[in-house]
Amino acid sequence: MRDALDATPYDALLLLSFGGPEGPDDVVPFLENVTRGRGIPKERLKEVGQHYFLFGGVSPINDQNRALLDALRKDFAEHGLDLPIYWGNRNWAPYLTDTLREMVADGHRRVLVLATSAYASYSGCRQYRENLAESLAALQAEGLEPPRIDKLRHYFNHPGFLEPMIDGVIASLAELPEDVRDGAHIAFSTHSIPNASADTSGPVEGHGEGGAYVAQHLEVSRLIADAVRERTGVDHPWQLVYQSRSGAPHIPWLEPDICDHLEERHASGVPAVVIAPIGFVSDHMEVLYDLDTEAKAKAEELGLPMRRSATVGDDPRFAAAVRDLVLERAAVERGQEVTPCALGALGAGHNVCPVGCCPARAPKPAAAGVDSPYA
Ligand SMILES: CC1=C(CCC(=O)O)c2cc3nc(cc4[nH]c(cc5[nH]c(cc1n2)c(C)c5CCC(=O)O)c(CCC(=O)O)c4C)C(CCC(=O)O)=C3C
Ligand SMILES: [Fe+2]
Repeated sequence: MRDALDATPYDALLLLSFGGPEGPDDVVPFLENVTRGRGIPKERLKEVGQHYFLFGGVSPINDQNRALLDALRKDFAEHGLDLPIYWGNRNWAPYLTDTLREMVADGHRRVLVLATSAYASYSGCRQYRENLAESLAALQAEGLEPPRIDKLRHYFNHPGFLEPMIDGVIASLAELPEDVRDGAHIAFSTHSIPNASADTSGPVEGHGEGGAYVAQHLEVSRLIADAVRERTGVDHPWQLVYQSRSGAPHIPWLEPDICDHLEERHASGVPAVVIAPIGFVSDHMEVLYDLDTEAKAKAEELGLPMRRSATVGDDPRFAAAVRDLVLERAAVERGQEVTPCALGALGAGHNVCPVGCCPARAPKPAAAGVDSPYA
């Protein structure tokens, strides 16, 4: 029998994700959740929802999280980590507050959170911490004792997050026609966000052009491109590019957009492109629509051979990385010396978001940080 792995003081893991609609009737209510407080008229939401209606109103994200849950539970059981795993979303069922209420009823007092976003940004980090604080306040208002919540560090440079994407890029290169393969360009793609949000992403000392958000994505791009060169012997040119921008057109968001980038690369004579969606944990709507539909159509219009590489999804190496991150954080909480697992030059990020990390436009309480109103 394997030695039992020790996650003390934690008694449960919570997978926290964005959530997505699971049928046509869900789309507008889901979008109302996502854009709450931004006063977007229902007609505009129906327009934004067109991407979802193209896929029958179903986002793949919830099923991808169900598959990730299965992979995590399988890995934990096979390695003797007896830690129950729950799942809650920001914008659709199972909602975070309902899941936390269930965790309290099951007697859990110390909860560790895995967000399905590997990087520092307001949308991918602090907004999840604000969701946690809102839910804890709701439980308190019901007379329940909220559990103590910590959040796992940004895992963009964990080998278990990188290895599946390195294999994915190599597999996509191999799918390209042989005569254009070695000259192929790699476009590392992530979610565009407002420049102002990027510049203030991560801890204050890293604020400045692009902030931690751009620095972390450049590091991931470099680590993948270097590994592809070492394993294939071919040095592919690459660039970090952005997708899925929204909001008012006059507000500057990170560029270049992936479709503009394909045009520009084609005009400069690049023979083929692999698009690597490093900004996302799974192939959800912003991959299926923005890349596999829009960017694919642009590449076909240009006559540019293009393949899109896989996200990590429920890869066993990512599940093993989560186990490693949980045990690492638990050991830190027990006061033990740990050597965090992280590749590249940036090193392992903070365990507790410092004051001023990924600040919101309008400050709101946020859990799992130095400035958390909860213990
Ligand atoms: C950084 C980032 C991530 C990655 C981190 C993470 O994974 O959390 C992410 C993920 C996602 N974004 C998603 C969908 C949407 N994002 C929107 C709007 C926005 N996202 C933003 C940023 C991000 N978003 C921003 C700055 C906005 C505009 C302002 C705002 O509203 O804060 C809108 C509203 C319509 C619109 O404005 O386009 C929708 C529908 C889905 C679900 C996909 C599915 O259903 O499969 C997922 C996983
Ligand atoms: Fe943060």
